Amino acid sequence: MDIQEVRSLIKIIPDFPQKGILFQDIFPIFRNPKAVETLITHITDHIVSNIKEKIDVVVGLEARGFLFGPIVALRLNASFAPVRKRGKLPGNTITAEYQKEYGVDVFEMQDDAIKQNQNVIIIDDLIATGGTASAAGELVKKFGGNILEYIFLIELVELDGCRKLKSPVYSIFKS
Ligand SMILES: O=P(O)(O)OC[C@H]1O[C@H](OP(=O)(O)OP(=O)(O)O)[C@H](O)[C@@H]1O
Ligand SMILES: Nc1ncnc2[nH]cnc12
Repeated sequence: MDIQEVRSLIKIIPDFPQKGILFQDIFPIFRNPKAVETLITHITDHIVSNIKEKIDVVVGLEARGFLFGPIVALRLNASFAPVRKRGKLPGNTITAEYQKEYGVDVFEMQDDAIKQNQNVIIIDDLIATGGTASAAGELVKKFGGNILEYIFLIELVELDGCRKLKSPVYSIFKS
């Protein structure tokens, strides 16, 4: 399977979770192991050929960033750190509030998830307005992490969310 066939599995659901939103459903990809293999290999090949530094930590954003972040981390021999919605992580956490395409939310990370000067990539399924990714970036920077790249499966180009991000972005599919 090639990466364009993976794209063809993404389903557009109108008016979810709110009227006016064209929701991009990536779960059909996960019904097909060959599609997951193609996607993960595409991401890791991109990283290995474009980023020269060793990646120390892959940060995945709740919830759909958890689907590929840990697999990519494993292939890179890096650690995985979750960014979660408020109240889900035990122990000491740091917090950032943000606005996204359809609402407001609060993100948290555990305060021992990233060490000063570690090389980090941030992974999520989709960038829309960029509020989510930008809040995750703020948290990583509070720890002194060095964000080498943001990686998204889908970028909603019209919403221009990448303008909020201060590190390079790689989006596999632009929509
Ligand atoms: O660029 P933005 O406008 O900020 O939106 C993008 C975010 O919205 C979705 O997550 P959602 O908050 O719906 O959470 P979920 O993955 O837990 O369903 C998506 O997975 C991104 O994380
Ligand atoms: N249109 C969309 N589809 C899927 N996830 C989203 N998160 C924000 N906007 C989205």
